[in-house]
Amino acid sequence: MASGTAGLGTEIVSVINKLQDVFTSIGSGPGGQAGIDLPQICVLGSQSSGKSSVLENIVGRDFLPRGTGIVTRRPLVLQLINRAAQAANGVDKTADKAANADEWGEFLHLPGEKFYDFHKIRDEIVRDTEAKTGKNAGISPQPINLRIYSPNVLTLTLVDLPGLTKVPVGDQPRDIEKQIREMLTKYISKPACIILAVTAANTDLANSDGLKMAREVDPEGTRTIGVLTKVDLMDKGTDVVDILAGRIIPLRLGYVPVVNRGQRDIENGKPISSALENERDFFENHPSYRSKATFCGTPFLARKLNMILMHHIRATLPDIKSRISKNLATYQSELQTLGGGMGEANSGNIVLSVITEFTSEFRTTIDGNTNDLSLNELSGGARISFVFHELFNNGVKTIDPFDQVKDGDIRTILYNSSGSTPALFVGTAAFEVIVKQQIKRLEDPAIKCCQLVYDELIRILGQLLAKVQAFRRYPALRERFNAVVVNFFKQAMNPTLKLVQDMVAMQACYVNTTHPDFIGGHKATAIVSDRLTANKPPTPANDPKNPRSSINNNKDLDVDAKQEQSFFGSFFTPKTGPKKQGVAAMEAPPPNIRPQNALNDRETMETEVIKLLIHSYFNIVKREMIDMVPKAISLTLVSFSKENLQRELLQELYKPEVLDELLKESDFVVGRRKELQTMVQALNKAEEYVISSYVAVIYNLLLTCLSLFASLGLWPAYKQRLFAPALPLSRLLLFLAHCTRTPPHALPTFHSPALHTLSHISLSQVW
Ligand SMILES: Nc1nc2c(ncn2[C@@H]2O[C@H](COP(=O)(O)OP(=O)(O)OP(=O)(O)O)[C@@H](O)[C@H]2O)c(=O)[nH]1
Repeated sequence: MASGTAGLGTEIVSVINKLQDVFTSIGSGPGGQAGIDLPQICVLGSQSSGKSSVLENIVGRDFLPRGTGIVTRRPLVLQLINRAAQAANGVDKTADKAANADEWGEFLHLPGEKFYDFHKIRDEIVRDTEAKTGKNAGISPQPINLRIYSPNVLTLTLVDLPGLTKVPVGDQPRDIEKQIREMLTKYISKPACIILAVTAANTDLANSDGLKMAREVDPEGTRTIGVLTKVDLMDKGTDVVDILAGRIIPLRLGYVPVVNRGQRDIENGKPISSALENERDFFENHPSYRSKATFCGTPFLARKLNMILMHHIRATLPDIKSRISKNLATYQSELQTLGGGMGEANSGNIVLSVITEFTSEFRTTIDGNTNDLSLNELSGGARISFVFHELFNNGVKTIDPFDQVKDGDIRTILYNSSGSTPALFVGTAAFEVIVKQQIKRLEDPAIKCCQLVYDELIRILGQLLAKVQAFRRYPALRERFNAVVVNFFKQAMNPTLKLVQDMVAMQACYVNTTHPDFIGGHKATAIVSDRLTANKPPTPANDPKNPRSSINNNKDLDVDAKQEQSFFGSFFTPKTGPKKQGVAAMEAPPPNIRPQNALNDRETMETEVIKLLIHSYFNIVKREMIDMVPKAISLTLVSFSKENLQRELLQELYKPEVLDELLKESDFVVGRRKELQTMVQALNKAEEYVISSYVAVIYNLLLTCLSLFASLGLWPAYKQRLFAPALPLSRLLLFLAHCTRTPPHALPTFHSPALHTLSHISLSQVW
């Protein structure tokens, strides 16, 4: 069986077997943590369609559990390895003996244990299935890996999957059908999977569960092979030739009809070897199949599968190699962050370098020349700038003094501030009282601004704790860093708050009416009187053009006295009814004297002037605060942190007595590192296997060419022997390709026409 080409195929398939073992050993099922899907043939079909019988016939031994209900409850990854026996040609195929020195099985979960007795293999499958799934006929996706070494098998990897079932039996879970479907879909939906869809020939092909499911994931039928079992049970006069010719449901890889042992044969202990002979006789003597008997039966199926798998592997190997290299790089870099496998640096140096890295990252984030500039959001220093120039700026600008201070209030303050001597001119005291009150309102946004900047610093801290790799490894160091930095920011907040509060207090404490931008009393009065004049029809009394209006003489005063409202005009409401005369009419003022009426002209004038003064002065203060508060916060919080954080961290963390405690690794890190180490080791090994398979392909090809030349007389046969050095040469070439990380697609792939015809045999030509 191990001819030149089969030998080549063996090499190729065996690399997948090795990869499969490597990946299974690190606990990866299909698409597992190594993330590499390997080419494999998955057996799919409904219950009792004959899947186990097909597999046993391919292996040539009874080794699979039999029984009722779902027998296959976990995927069985079956690696058949063709191993040229010492007496391979003389193997007694008729003797299905328990022990045979050339054939044995090995389970991945029992390393080193060889099972020569195939019944014991069956027992172990049952035992391990029950161990993982219990006895209640539940299923589990965790595969059992079994290797069978034999001179009678072709190197092949097959995955036996639970049969598709419809109705739960016994104490099977109610959703068993769904569970099985999900598990099967996981396997067969991978493009690297070749589907062996088993259908009993004595059932309707259109209703075949296996084929239906295969079509769902492979609608073109490019990676599905049909196997028709129980051809012997078909009614007389009927056959499967139409199916085989692809006239019912066409599959690019075609169908193979087989005949397995019937239930009675199994019960009678009929050896597989004689079942295979029966199968051959059946096809050779059946009127429909005899002319094409070489394309029927288990041995043809096994050869076809071997060729298809080999072809498939060859096509996917470059991709597998690139994925292995990619994943290797990813895991290696993660491992690096967790300290890799090498010896440890001095603990003091580690803490020192983390402090340096952290503080330099902190400075960079604040200063804004970080490398990972985000395109769609502000970060670091830019966010602080946003707080200053958008949030704080707008917060201050929207404070309107007159949303709190109404005209009536100003009037009250005006009266109150002039005390018992009624003011002759507009009262500056009232202006100061009100403007100081309003300035105090700026404290809120200033404090809020400090808090927002503090929040931004905490946010940067969070980002850095996630970014600096060492923190993943040393959670205690991370915690301490967090605590020290948060505390540092909190400490820095005290003088910052004090400073901005003082700034507000400074503004409120001294009103600088000589500020060059301040409107001043005279100008304010002029503006207001202009405004009022413009709004009122001119009367002789307040017509500025009428000289009388600006001259106070006795007459005028008399006239005014007659029309006069009280000085506290709008506070004092004269009682209706006849005016009481003289002293007798005086009563004690009421306990609360509140304004009653609308403002009179004079009050309006004064209120407007005060308002204008407040407006002008408050704007000056607002502008100054908008300018100064960010500077203050920068001084005592942001810049201060940038400059002093490193010193603080060194002081708090770089102490010999705490270093060991800080550098304690978490269980997760220890576990993950172990996991990564195994993964990297496995992927390294996998890469080696792939490389060596390339070497083998090249070497075999060279030898084949030489044999060809020798047979054509173009190359003396003795020189072929001299060609032995070509092996190291080709190995060297591949080693160089490996070292220089030649892209896998640049490595040669070979297409042998012979393999091609065998695997993609044209159905119409045969049938
Ligand atoms: N006559 C005959 N019987 C067959 C053939 N193939 C399978 N059988 C019988 O069909 C029954 C089911 O075969 P299995 O190989 O156990 O089927 P399976 O698909 O593995 O079944 P589950 O693992 O339970 O899903 C057994 O009794 C076999 O003997 C065949 O080609 N001819």
